[in-house]
Amino acid sequence: MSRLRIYDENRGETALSEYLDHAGIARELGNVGVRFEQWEAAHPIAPGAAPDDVIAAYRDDIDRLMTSEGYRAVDVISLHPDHPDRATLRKKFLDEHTHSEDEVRFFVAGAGQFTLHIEGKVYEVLCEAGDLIGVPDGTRHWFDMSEAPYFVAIRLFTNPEGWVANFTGEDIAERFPRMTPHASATG
Ligand SMILES: CSCCC(=O)/C(O)=C/O
Ligand SMILES: [Fe+2]
Ligand code: NI
Repeated sequence: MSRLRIYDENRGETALSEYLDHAGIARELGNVGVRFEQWEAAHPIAPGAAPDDVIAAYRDDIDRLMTSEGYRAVDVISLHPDHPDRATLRKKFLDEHTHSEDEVRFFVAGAGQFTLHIEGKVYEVLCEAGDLIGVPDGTRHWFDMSEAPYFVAIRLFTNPEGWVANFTGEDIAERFPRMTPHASATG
């Protein structure tokens, strides 16, 4: 189930509010300029599946986004809890950073947690299969896949070079909850 928790930026121990319905999540995120949509994750894909297979399965959705919204590159992160580099891959996204382009991610399996730092608040967004999130360029954020990653996300970029992050050097991410493993990753 997708979930949004909103915190004061100085109080990572207690959420101010929580939303479990897609309409509520989309409304609250929309109020701060973040895109959150439900797409159909119509093609069964197992976390750990080869990126080329994911791209082939979701070719129509990818083409639609690239053509109508001008993205120029696509890649896939597809991880299973047994991945040998899971700790290194997790660490890559755990600290607060920004990008000079919108961060658009379509989750087609499993789950991952984005945390966004906007105007004195912290928005913790648990994204599940079917969720498309669009974080505007320049937004401070971090991402956690838990110690047992179990997800497939399609990433779209306007920069043909793909993923480039600018780390803020702040330690705020350490004061907010990390992701707990998805039920399917441990079961
Ligand atoms: C869910 S895709 C992997 C994370 C990523 O690309 C990013 O920039 C996180 O902030
Ligand atoms: Fe990011
Ligand atoms: Ni769920």
